[in-house]
Amino acid sequence: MRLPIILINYKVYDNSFGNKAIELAKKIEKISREYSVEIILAVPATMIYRISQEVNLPIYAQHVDPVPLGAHTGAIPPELVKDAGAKGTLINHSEKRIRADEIDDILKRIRNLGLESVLCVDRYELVFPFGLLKPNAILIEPPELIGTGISVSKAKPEVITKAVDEIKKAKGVYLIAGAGISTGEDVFKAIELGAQGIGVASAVMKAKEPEKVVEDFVINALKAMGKF
Ligand SMILES: O=C(CO)COP(=O)(O)O
Repeated sequence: MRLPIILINYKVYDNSFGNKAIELAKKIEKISREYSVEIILAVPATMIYRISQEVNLPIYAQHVDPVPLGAHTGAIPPELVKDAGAKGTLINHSEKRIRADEIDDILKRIRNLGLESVLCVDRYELVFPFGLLKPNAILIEPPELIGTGISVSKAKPEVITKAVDEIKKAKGVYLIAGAGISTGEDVFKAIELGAQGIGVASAVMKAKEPEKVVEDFVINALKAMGKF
């Protein structure tokens, strides 16, 4: 992973699949090249193969099922997303929680497959204990702000600063902040508060011109890190 971490969660909007999803990925790839910034796309499982064939960006799954290979109809365990072309996966997103006791095992399995992991948490108290499980990064998102357009940076800056204090104790795990990030200023502030990147969905996926939003976010992330 390279800093700043910009993670765009496609979720399942009407442009998250099919050709629209690929067009969007290509526009984002252009920005990634232009600014030399890595942009992670967490895409629906059904799109991992197609998008990873079309663009040179780290493609993540949005979730993997913590079940072993075998008789589990409909399941998508990590081996399958790797085979489809994923470089990593989100785990435990607030819209797709897994049980706390399953997290350690699934993270080990993801790591053994050579995949990256971004583990989501909803509060700063979980950052240190989950950080000890050594995901590549923790994404902190207060669920009540997700999709609201009211950013964690502005509405709950203390969530970021406390999470930043906690992640330092875990050593070697990046901290990303998300929920409601809507403007370049939100991105700048999140990084200024100590996050090493941002996670975003609706501000990009629901925008008329998503590439403009992504470019603005990238510029502000670079500025906040003194790289622009
Ligand atoms: O859940 C999120 C990213 O994983 C954040 O969603 P929004 O950017 O829509 O608030």
